[in-house]
Amino acid sequence: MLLPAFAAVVLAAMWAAVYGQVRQERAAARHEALLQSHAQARTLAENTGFLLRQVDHATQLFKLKFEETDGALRLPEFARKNGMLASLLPPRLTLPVALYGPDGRLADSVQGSFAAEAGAAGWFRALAGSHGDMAQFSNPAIAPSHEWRIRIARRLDGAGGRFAGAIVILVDPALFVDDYDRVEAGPGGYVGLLSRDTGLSTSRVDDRVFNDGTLAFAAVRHGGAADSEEAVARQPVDGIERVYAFRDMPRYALTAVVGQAKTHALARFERRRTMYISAAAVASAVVLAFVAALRQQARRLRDSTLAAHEAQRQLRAAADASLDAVFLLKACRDACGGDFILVDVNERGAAILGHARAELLGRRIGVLVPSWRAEGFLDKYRRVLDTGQPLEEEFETRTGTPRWLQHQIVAIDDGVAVTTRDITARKQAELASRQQQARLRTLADMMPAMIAYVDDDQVYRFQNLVYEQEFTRMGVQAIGRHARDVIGEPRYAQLQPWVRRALAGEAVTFEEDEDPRPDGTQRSFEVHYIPQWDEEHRAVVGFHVVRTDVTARRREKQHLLRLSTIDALTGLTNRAGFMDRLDAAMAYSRAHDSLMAVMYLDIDRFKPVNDTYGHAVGDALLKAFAGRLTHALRDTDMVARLGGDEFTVILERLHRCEDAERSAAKLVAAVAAPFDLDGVRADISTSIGVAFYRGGDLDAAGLLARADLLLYEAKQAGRNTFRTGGTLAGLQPDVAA
Ligand SMILES: Nc1nc2c(ncn2[C@@H]2O[C@H](COP(=O)(O)OP(=O)(O)OP(=O)(O)O)[C@@H](O)[C@H]2O)c(=O)[nH]1
Repeated sequence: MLLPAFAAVVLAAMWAAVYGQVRQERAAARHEALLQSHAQARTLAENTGFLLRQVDHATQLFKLKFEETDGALRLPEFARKNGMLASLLPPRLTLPVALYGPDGRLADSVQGSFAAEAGAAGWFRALAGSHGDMAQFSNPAIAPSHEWRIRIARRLDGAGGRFAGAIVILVDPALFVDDYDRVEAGPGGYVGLLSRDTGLSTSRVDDRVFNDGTLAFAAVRHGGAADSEEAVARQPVDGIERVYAFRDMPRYALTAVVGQAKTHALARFERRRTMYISAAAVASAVVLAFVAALRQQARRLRDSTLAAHEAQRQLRAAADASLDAVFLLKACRDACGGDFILVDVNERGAAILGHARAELLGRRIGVLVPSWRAEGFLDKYRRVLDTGQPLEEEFETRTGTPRWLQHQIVAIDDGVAVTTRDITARKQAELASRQQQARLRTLADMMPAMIAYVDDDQVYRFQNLVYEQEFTRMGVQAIGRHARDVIGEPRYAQLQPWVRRALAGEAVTFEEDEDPRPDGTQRSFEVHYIPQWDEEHRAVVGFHVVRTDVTARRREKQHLLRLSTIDALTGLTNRAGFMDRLDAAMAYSRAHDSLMAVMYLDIDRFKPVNDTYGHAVGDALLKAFAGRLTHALRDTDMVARLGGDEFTVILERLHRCEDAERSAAKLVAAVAAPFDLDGVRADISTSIGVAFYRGGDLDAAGLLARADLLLYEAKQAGRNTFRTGGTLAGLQPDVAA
C-alpha cells in the first residue's frame, strides 16, 4: 500500500510541477505575445498618427501657400511630382486631394473623385463658420465609392480673413494596415484600425484586407501598466485565436489593434509544453514501471517470505508431530568439556528432557542430562562432528527404566542434528514375535507331518524339522530356493495345478504317490496347500504345505476295503464285492460283445444239517462247500457267497453256452460227494441257475434275478440240478445231469 501511495505522491508532485511550469510558461508566452502585439499596435498607431499629421501638415502647407498667393495656388501644382505635397508625404502615396471654393463648389481635385458640391455638408459649413487654423479630421466614413475614408479638411482664408474655401485630403485607412509602413503581426496575425466613434474598422489578416462595421474590441487591463492592456474581440474576427493589444489615438478617434495568432505566438511554448508533458509522461511511465517492478519484487518477496514462514511452520509442526525427538546441538566453544548447546528441540524432545521447550534452548545438554555424557553420547556427537560421518544405531539404555532407543546423528554446520525414537515397543514386539516364532517352530518340529511355507514366488521360506530331514535325505537345501530347483522339474510340473490353485486363494488337498524306491516300497502322502493372505486379506502372499505320510493309513484302508468285500466265513468275495465284479464283467461283455454267465447256487437241504448238527457244523459245511466250488472252477472264474447257503459264480469270456453248462454240471457233481466235517458226514447237493449275458440293457441286479429264477426252476425240478437261460435269443432253459 505504501509503495503505490508513495508513487501517487511522486507522480502528483511531478505533474503539479509540470502543470505549474506549463501555466507559468503559458502566461509568460502570452504576456510576451501581448507585449509584442502592444508594441506593434503602438507602431501602427505611431505610423498612422505620423501619416495623419503629415497629411495635416500638407493641408497646412497648402493653406499657407494658398493664402500667400491670394488663392492663386492651384492643386496640380501643389500635388505635382516632387512638389510641395510630395515633400511631406511618402512619394508612393498618392492621396486624393480636392479644393473647394467658398461657395462649396469643387474647384479642383487630383487622384480621386469628390462630391461636386459640399456647401451643404456639415463639415464644410463648420469650416466656413470657424476661424481656427485647425485641420478638421473626420471620422472614418464610407465614401460614396464604398471605400473607407478619413477626410482631413482645412479652412482656407482669403484677404481679410474671409472664408476662401477648403482643402480636403482623403486617406484610406487601409493604407495604414496594409501599405504604409506595414506592420507584420506574424502568420495569422491581425492588424486593424478602428474608429471609436463609428465602429468602422479596417483590418488585415496576413494579406487579406477587409473593412467591417461590426468589429468591436473591449479593453482588458492586466495590472497597472499600459502595455499590459489587452483587447478582447467581442465577437470573433475569424476562426483564429489571438492575443490582441491596442493603442488609442485620441486625436484621431482611432484605435490601433494588433493581434498575434496564438498558434504562432505560443508555438514555442506549445513545443516546450509538449516536451514537458512528454518528459513527464515518460517519467511517469518510468516511475509506474519502477513501482510495478518494485511491487512485483515486493510481492515475490512477500510470497517467498510467506512460503518460507509456512514451510517453517509446517516443518515445526512436522517436527513437533514427529515420532522422533529432534535435537539440534551446537558444539560448545568455550572450555566446557566437549559439551553441546541445545539450539532447538521439538516437543517430543522437550518431553524427553522433561522441560518446556523455551526453558531448554541455549542450555548445555551435558548439564541438562548428565546421563547422556555418562552413556557416551556426547563423545559420539563429537565423533560425528569431527568425521562428518552420520551415525545410526539402536541400543538399550543403561540408566533409568530400560528402554530401547534408535538414534541418528548427522553433522550440521558447527553442531549435530540428533533424532531419537523410542523403539521399546517395537523391540518388545520383535522379541515377542521371535519367541512366538520359536514356539511355533518347536510345535511345527514336533508335528509328524512335513510343514513348509512357500512364498508367492514359489521360494521355500520355512521348513519344519521333518521336512528338513526329508530334504536332507533328498540331498537338497530348500530354504531360499525356488521349488523347481528343490523338487526337480518333473515333480514341479506335476504339482503346478495345485500350486496355482493355492496361490489363487484356494485351500487344496490331494494325495501324492512317491516314485517307487529301489527296494520296491512306495510312500503315499496327503498334501494340504493352505494359502496365506496378506494382512488386509487382499492378496495371497504364499502358501503353507502340510505333507503327511499316509502310506500306512492307505495300506490299512485297502485292507479294510478288501475286508469289506470278503465273506468272513468262507473267505470268498461277499455280496458287495460280487456286485462290483458283476458290474465290471457286464461292462466288459457289453464293450467286447463277449459271452458271460452268472451262476446262482443254493445248497439243497442245508437247514437240516444246521438243525441236526448245530451251527458250527453248518459253518464248516459252508466253508467246505466253498472250497469245492473254488476247486472245481477255473482261476479266472469268480466265486462269491451272497449270504446263508447261497453262492454265485461269474464266468467270463465264454466261447459257448456249453462251457458254462459244463461248469454247472461239474459243480453239481463236485458237491454231490459226502462232506466229512470233523467226523460228521453230510450229504448235500446243490441247485444252480445259470443266466447268460452278452450285452443288452439288463443290469447286474436284473441278471442276478434271472439266475435266481433259474435256480428256483432247478429247485422246482427236484434239486441237485441246474437250469440255464438268459437274454440270448433262442436260449431256452435246459436241464443237465
Ligand atoms: N451254520 C450256518 N447256518 C446258516 C448260516 N446262514 C444261514 N444259515 C442257515 O441256513 C439255512 C438255510 O435254509 P434254507 O436254504 O432256507 O433251507 P434248506 O434246508 O437249504 O432248503 P432248500 O434250500 O429248499 O433245500 C437256515 O436254517 C439258516 O439258519 C450260516 O452262516 N451258518
